Amino acid sequence: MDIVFIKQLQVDTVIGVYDWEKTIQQRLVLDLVLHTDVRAAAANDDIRLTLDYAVIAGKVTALITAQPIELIETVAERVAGMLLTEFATSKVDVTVTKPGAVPQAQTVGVQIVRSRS
Ligand SMILES: Nc1nc2c(c(=O)[nH]1)N=C([C@H](O)[C@@H](O)CO)CN2
Repeated sequence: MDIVFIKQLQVDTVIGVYDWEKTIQQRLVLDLVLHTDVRAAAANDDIRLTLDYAVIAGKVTALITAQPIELIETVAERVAGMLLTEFATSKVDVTVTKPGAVPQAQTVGVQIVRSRS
């Protein structure tokens, strides 16, 4: 299976468990892997036959920033669900990192893999 991917998508949003986090914006960084078949798009050189990463980036950003969320796990599940529902992909890998969360660490995050049922 082929892959369309988006690396290091930066999204500033209200995210966090604690009260002090609910009044500020913090950065999330996402890596997205969408399993798909790009052969028809390549053979016809036609964007309509593949997954448009620009469209996907915009929809993911809109979904995450639509309302405050507490857990990055929730972000990952919502993004995976939306991608599987709205785009022609049978399997997605979603990594959500929150680089500012633990100052002693380069970054922290969660990674999930979900398939269309
Ligand atoms: N597994 C998780 N652990 C933690 C989360 C999270 O979303 N998933 N969130 C927090 C706080 O919001 C933290 O980022 C504040 O610095 C703590 N642990």
